[in-house]
Amino acid sequence: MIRKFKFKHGFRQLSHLPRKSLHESKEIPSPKGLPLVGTTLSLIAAGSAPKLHQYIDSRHKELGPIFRDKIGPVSAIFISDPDYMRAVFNNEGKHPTHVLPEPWIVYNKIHGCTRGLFFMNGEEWLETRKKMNRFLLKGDLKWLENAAKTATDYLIENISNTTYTETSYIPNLESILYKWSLDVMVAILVGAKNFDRIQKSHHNDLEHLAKTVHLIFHTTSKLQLIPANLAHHLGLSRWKMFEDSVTTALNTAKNFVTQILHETAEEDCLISKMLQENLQEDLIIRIITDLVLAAGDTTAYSMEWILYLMSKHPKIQTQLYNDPSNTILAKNIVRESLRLYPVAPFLTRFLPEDTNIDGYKIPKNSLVILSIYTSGRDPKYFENPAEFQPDRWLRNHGGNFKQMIQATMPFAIGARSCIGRKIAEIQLQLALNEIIRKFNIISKNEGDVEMILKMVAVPSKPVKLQFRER
Ligand code: HEM
Repeated sequence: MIRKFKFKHGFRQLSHLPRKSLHESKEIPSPKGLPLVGTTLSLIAAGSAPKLHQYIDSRHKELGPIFRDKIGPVSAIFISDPDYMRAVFNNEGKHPTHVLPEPWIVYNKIHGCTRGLFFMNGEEWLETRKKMNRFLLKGDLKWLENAAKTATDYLIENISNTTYTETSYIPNLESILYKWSLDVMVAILVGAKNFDRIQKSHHNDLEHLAKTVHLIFHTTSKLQLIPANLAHHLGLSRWKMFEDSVTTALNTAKNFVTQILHETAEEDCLISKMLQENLQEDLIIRIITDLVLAAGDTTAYSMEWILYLMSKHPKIQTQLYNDPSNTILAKNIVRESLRLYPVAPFLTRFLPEDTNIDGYKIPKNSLVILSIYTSGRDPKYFENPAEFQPDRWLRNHGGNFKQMIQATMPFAIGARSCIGRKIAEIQLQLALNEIIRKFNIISKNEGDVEMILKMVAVPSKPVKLQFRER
């Protein structure tokens, strides 16, 4: 079967080619590496796993928008051309599959854990996903906005509680943002009207849950440099710490969700919607527990990057403060932050069939990694790509808007893209507006803060901010 796929310079062939034509495909470039370890040593020289995005970026600059690399035991095809990336999503099949973090696979296996959407596959995933799409991505989402607003009021209160000297900064920004991201999820689960009550009656559970979700992030990132299976078999303390943190977080989340499951009837909230759909209780608990975990790092760190960028751009703060009804500006600030600092800088797919992308043969089941850190900073699509310029996203600004969108995709696209996208966009824009309305954000970092990878894209050192009440 041969498919036509529209590329920016007209139609190029994208196909599941018959054997003969696959022979004629272009060779995918590859860096020179050693037989067993591939190019692992080059990655180590470039700064190891925390700098993987920069290492891959430099490979793209050397080898082009598609290359094959073997890093340790992992062999993958890396892609940074937006059209090629779209072609990958168009060929991901009915049940797209992605890479699951190894520590989680090992944990789920040892503990016989069945998990939520991110870990599901096949028909079970598709059926569940269709239902969740209806709740979280389609129709009138005003209820999500109301929930996010109620929870964000607590964030503002938390931020207000710090007083500063000339040189001091908010000491626990990351924890405050984790708590906020959990609060938003809880408000979505139980509804804006119920949130205050649940927040008070389950105060300790929620504080504990926010801390354990945050802890998982640290214990997972400690397993970044050693295969989790090996760490488990050797009984390393870093495995034990990871295992304990996950067990505590899963149990705390499950207990909490089980308790609130029937406290919220008749409300416009996620739990009621799921119960009305006759989803089994244990499935509801599985899905919600994983939503809470997935929301933690992603929105907390995205918000941290937004606040950092705002602190470095006081003029943009003033622009937003002077025109609070300018929803386009808030949207573009969030978009531009996610372009520069995508919390998930690599997207992954295993393609179910042999696929031909612009003459390159991608064999069935090979791991394809989309380098959105590189595409989002490609000068072909973004003038002065390292600069933070929210206005570049204005339709009349002169950029090729469609290509810019395709080069960014922080939430991925297609059937398996982020189910929390709307939630994230709503809460990030809302919190940005509310914070700027109330505070001046002042940077206390000397020099720039770099992005490093610790499972997700995080700041290389603490982001030091003062929030001065206006
Ligand atoms: C700025 C914030 C966020 C970013 C950048 C982000 C990014 C992503 C990306 C790139 C994927 C796709 C993974 C793939 O294609 O294989 C994904 C999947 C997912 N995200 Fe998010 N996410 C964010 C916030 C959230 C939130 C708030 C939630 C929960 C409400 C959430 C829940 C999920 C889940 C459950 C999946 C798996 C979906 C599936 O496999 O069907 N995410 N996210």
